[in-house]
Amino acid sequence: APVAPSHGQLRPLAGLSADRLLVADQVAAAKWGTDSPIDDPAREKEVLDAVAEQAEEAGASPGATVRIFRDQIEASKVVQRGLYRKWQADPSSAPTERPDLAKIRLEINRINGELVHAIADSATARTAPSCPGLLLARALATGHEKRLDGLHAVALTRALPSVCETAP
Ligand SMILES: C=C(O[C@@H]1C=C(C(=O)O)C=C[C@H]1O)C(=O)O
Repeated sequence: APVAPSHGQLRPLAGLSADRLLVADQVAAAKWGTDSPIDDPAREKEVLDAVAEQAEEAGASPGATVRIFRDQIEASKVVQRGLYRKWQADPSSAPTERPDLAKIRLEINRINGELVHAIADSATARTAPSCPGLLLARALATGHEKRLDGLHAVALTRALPSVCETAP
């Protein structure tokens, strides 16, 4: 039977997007005080190429998947820049340990793979006329469930604008 669009269908997508933003804290801590820039176009290309290929394998639209991931990447940088501002303003709040960026990227790769499947599995909700309302409800619920602070909640709104394929 056809699946009716519901905001529950967007739950994995929104939840994984939030998880990806929480990992951005570790990315920022890994780069803080090093020469590694917040913006890393080579790594972004690697991510976008990988998810386009994974989308094809999963029978999902590579175009839609890449659009969503461009926003996921921008949102990660919103978190990183926000944390840098906070750490610059109050150096005592800055991280004192530096995690290994290569290891964190493995965790991001894992989330990316799950996100590709969450995108593929949510096509009904994402193409429904009701998608914008469903997405707003889901984003708010995810913000509460994941206990996002203001910075991460704002970043979540930056991560999700390409989710709905409905004409605005
Ligand atoms: C998360 C990182 O920071 C930025 C965001 C990226 C992402 O969200 O995948 C990729 C490269 C960087 O521009 C990173 O460097 O790994």
